[in-house]
Amino acid sequence: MTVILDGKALANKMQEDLANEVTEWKNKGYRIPTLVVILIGEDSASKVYVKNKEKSAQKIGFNSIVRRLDITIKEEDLLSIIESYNQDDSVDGILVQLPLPKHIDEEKVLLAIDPRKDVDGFHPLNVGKLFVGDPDMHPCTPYGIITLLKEHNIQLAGKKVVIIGRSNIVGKPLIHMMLNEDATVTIAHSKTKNLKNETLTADVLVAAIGQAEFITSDYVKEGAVVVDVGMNRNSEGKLVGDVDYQDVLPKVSAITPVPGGVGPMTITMLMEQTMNQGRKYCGEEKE
Ligand SMILES: NC(=O)C1=CN([C@@H]2O[C@H](COP(=O)(O)OP(=O)(O)OC[C@H]3O[C@@H](n4cnc5c(N)ncnc54)[C@H](OP(=O)(O)O)[C@@H]3O)[C@@H](O)[C@H]2O)C=CC1
Ligand SMILES: Nc1nc(=O)c2c([nH]1)NC[C@@H]1CN(c3ccc(C(=O)N[C@@H](CCC(=O)O)C(=O)O)cc3)C=[N+]21
Repeated sequence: MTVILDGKALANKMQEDLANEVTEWKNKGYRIPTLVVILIGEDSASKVYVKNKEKSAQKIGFNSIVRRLDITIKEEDLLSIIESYNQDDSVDGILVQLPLPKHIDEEKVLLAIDPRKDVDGFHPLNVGKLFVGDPDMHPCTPYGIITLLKEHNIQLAGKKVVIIGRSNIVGKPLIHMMLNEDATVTIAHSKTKNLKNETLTADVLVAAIGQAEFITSDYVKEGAVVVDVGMNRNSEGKLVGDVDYQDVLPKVSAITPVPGGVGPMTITMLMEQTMNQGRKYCGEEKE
């Protein structure tokens, strides 16, 4: 029987635990963690993600600040806004929603965020720490994937993991997290020759491609675990993943649905990492 890796259920459970911890802090008179999300422009997909993040932050009881900036904002003005949040001791986490408008240099922006407040795990220092196997902040989507697989006792040590997609926010950091779990990792992308040859060897197949229902059952080994990171709209405007869920379902041992799989876990890991910062700093004024 196929196991549905229900990210929504685990996300709800983890967020409830966080909410209880925040309630305890409130009772103790501690400062409450604050997450700042910076959203530039009017991209509708980005707005949906930001809205979901805000909803979760409010449910948990965090202070949630969404700073909406005009798409024409100058790079230097964005950098100085980030710096003001770096300096603000009441701010625990800062996230700048990606992608950025073309006139803004992403690398400069990610470098500007105080690495201790980089709850998205994208600052080069945090990327480097993950690379050498000593992670501090994790990129949330791959972290959510690993957390969901562990919750379901899916073994990674010694397993063959194939990741399709080499973005800085999903595919590349996931290589290192899978290596840290002792998996054998292959990463495929648009220049990979004969993609099926690779995917058919996967015990765990991760699709982070950005193409609606691209992965059909002929890409998948019998009994594999399939993780679908994709967030696409199909021709009817419905949210679908990179995997053709119905086609693949009978063949796999476990699979993440879209929606309700990786997405809610991404948001939960962001909350968890914000809480971690709070665990370091929120109680200190009372001591
Ligand atoms: N659920 C969640 O929390 C999140 C979901 N997403 C979703 O995940 C998907 C991927 O996003 P993201 O990681 O940002 O990736 P990008 O959109 O930045 O890149 C897509 C990757 O897929 C590869 N690719 C594209 N077409 C093919 C193909 N035909 N065969 C093999 N590889 C291909 C590209 O290769 P190349 O490098 O050669 O161009 C690239 O590496 C999107 O649908 C996005 O919306 C993203 C982040 C979080
Ligand atoms: N700095 C930065 N950090 C990110 O983590 C980041 C980003 N930029 N840019 C965009 C991508 C995409 N992403 C998603 C997060 C949650 C859902 C999510 O909540 N999905 C829900 C459903 C959404 C719905 O139905 O509205 C689900 O899959 O069930 C989706 C996508 C984070 N990203």
